[in-house]
Amino acid sequence: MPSLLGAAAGYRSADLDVRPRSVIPGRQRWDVKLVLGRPRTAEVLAAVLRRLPGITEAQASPVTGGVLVRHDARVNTADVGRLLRRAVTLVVEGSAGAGRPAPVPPAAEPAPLADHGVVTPVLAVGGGVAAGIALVKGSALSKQLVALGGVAAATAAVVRKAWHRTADATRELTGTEAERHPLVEIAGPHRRRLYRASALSVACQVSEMALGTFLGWTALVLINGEAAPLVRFGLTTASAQLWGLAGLVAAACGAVAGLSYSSNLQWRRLGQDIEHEWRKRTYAHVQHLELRHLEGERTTRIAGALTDDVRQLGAFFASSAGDVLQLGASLALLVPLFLLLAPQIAWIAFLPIPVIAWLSFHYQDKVAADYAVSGEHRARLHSQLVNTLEAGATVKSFCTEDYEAERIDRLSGSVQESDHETDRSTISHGEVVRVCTTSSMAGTLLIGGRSVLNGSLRFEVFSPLIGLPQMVLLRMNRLGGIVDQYQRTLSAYDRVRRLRALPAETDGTGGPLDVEDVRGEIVLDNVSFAYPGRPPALEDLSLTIPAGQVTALVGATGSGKTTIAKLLMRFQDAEFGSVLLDGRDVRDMPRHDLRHAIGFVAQDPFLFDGTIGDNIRYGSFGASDDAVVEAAMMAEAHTFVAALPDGYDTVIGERGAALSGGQRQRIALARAILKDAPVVILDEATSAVDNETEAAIQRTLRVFAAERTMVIIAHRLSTVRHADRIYVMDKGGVVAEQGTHDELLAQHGLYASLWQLQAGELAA
Ligand SMILES: Nc1ncnc2c1ncn2[C@@H]1O[C@H](COP(=O)(O)OP(=O)(O)OP(=O)(O)O)[C@@H](O)[C@H]1O
Repeated sequence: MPSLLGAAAGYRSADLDVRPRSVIPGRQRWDVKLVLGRPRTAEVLAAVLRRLPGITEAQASPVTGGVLVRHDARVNTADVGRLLRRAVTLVVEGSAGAGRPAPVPPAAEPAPLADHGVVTPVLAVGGGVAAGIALVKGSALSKQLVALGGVAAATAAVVRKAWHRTADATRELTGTEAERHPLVEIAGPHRRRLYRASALSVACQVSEMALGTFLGWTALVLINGEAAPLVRFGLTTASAQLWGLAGLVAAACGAVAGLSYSSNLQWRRLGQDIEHEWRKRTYAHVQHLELRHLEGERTTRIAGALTDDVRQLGAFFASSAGDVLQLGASLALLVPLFLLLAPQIAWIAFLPIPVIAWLSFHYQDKVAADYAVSGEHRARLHSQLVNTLEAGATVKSFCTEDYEAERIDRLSGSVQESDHETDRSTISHGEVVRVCTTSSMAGTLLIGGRSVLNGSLRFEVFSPLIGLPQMVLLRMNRLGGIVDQYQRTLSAYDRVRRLRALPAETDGTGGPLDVEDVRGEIVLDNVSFAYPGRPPALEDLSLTIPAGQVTALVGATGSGKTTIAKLLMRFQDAEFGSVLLDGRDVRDMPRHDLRHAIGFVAQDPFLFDGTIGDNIRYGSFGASDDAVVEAAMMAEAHTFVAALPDGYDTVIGERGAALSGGQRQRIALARAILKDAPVVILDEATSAVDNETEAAIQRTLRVFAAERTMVIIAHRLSTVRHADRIYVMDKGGVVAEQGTHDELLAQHGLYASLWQLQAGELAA
């Protein structure tokens, strides 16, 4: 009953009220009473929303009570409202329960049969009957055995539930039907190394326990004068036994050291393999994402997933998985050993285990939302840091250094606060575990000691057993850290999976396109297109760009000129109508073939951190030095490159920071020329170069354009006056006028007035 639970946490049923404020494809704004005036709840709701499948971004404002949700195309617009209501209910329920929202929405459908089907009740009833008989009729020993059975069953139930819940949560979060647990998914193809590392860890644990037993026997020899088990091996005197034990201890120490070294090495290699594999595959996926998704995600968020998150996936295996296995192995060995040798103290020795498992399980619930929130804060901080550093000149020119420092201070403070919350939970969990393990040690000593005193347990049996459970329980002290790592890993896995769930570009079903055969005729046939949540950029647009000619697109800013280029290169797809290259719909072509056929210089060309030569050769890696120089000459870049001390080997820094805007454009132009594609699109490719240089570039480009289709997008009309055809675009993505320069001047329309304006400016 959400409302009752909500009331318990200070929420009223009116707080569950959500109303849509604005709904447009891909983005919705809602009024959510719950978050009004509650910053923490707003953060948590946003974090919970972000973890839901299909939601790409969520922001909640405690000041206005508004919630902004962005979602990808897989989610139906109407479903977003349902997801939001569900998230609000979860937050209310979670707050009433653990003080924070349950990080993971509980499955709406009944759990699978394996969980709550026939097996569990049968076991429970059977076990209950057997326990009842044993408790009523049994001896003191059978009572203790029942207690131990209870401890084991409770541990198994808690661990099983935690495991299944995590798997269900992942299924729900990623929207996949994967049956496997996230850890199994993460280990992926490295399972052989995982098995090897696991075998070594188990062997190491066995050696450690053997060492503990030998030390117990040594104490026995010193106190009792002999250790009975050694007599069976022919060591009858105390001195012989001590020598024998010295040898055994040395061998066990050697084995522990060797096995520990090899298992650690294997775990670390496994961690590195996992990190490398996930980074490689995720990055490959990101490279093939549709551009709209790539642009929709913050680059720093993607970079964070590819660095920190994939590192965390490997780190869990490198640092914690071995501990978990050793813990499991020691329990698997110790429980039967105790049952066999000292069943009367077994239950107290192992009593903390289900308690600790239960605590860890609840801790995991408690901190999951904290991790989501703190991850989000970190991502924002990182994004802001990168942005501000990149905007160095803008910040300085506006003297906003202090403003930026304050912004970072605020964001960093939020990170600090959310980490503080998580740390408090982590530390308190660790301490509770320590109290449990220490009390159990005291209990084992007390009850075991009493059994020895009253003669029901022989000292020589008890002596080696004293240290062994402590070995396990001390390891359990690390459980807090392990669960912490586990939770971080699940959070990281969630982010990486979400990135990998974004759809990759799909290829057309038609046959390949031979670049050699491309003539280059481009036709836009009644094309309409709008960016998500925006008014149409192109509306019912039809135009023809003839093969082998120079066509110019000019006109108002924001009139859709670049969008035409994006549709042709399939960075975006038209919603209505079609874009044809040589009569074939570009959506039918393999994207690589299509893009090989087009040389493109973007409005804001990107130069990589490297040498000028490398940047010109980018994409045409096999080009000779002579070809690079020739392309640079055509782009009027050779003269300034040759004048640099290192010429083509000059390193130009990130984004070509060590070059002027006009120089950067000429390098990008040379790159497109070197590609030698049958269609070339220049989007404001020479806007930053001076008129004289531009005129020189145009002269050489006329030779280059002789046998190819060239599309020039420009604001400076002098750039396009020699074009064979000029399309003048107007607001709303429509063609206002078309013709040659002279024809357009004769029309005395938009183009003519623009020309007069620019000619006047030049003359002025
Ligand atoms: N990635 C995007 N997301 C949302 N809207 C966009 C995006 N890119 C462009 N737009 C919008 O689409 C419209 C057309 O943009 P486009 O870049 O095609 O115009 P343009 O004619 O090339 O403009 P300019 O001459 O200023 O370069 C503009 O209103 C712009 O705001």
